[in-house]
Amino acid sequence: MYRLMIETSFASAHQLRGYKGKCENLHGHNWKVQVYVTTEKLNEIDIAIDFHDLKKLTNDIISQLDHKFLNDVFPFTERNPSSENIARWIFESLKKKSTEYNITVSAVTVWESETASATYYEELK
Ligand SMILES: Nc1nc2c(c(=O)[nH]1)N=C([C@H](O)[C@H](O)COP(=O)(O)OP(=O)(O)OP(=O)(O)O)CN2
Ligand SMILES: [Zn+2]
Repeated sequence: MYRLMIETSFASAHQLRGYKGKCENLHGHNWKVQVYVTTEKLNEIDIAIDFHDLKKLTNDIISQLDHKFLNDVFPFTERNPSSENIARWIFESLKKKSTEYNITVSAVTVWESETASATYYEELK
């Protein structure tokens, strides 16, 4: 198996509804996003997916979050814009957008600071 990773970032504001502490207040992060994909087979030029294509797919998704107040962006109007939920939303969006490629989205990690991250992945059946 091959596993590839690309990294990108976005900046946005959020507030965690119901959080008992300062994170309930409006504040911002420079979020770092790492996307992991796997494949068993390489294509005719021996790559799984062009890193440029994977970055573009990811950036098209996170452009919906960049420089936004996340609590106003669906589905974070209904679910808290925690690192966990942001990672899951990017994972699920990327899974839908990458069907034409011979890859499996295996995990998305979202860093909200240098020392704190959340990863969403699905167990393989
Ligand atoms: N499991 C999660 N815990 C927390 C999340 C989250 O998304 N998932 N989010 C937050 C807040 O977004 C908050 O902004 C985090 O800020 P804070 O804890 O203050 O971060 P610091 O870097 O300032 O924390 P230090 O502990 O001082 O490093 C909170 N928790
Ligand atoms: Zn925060």
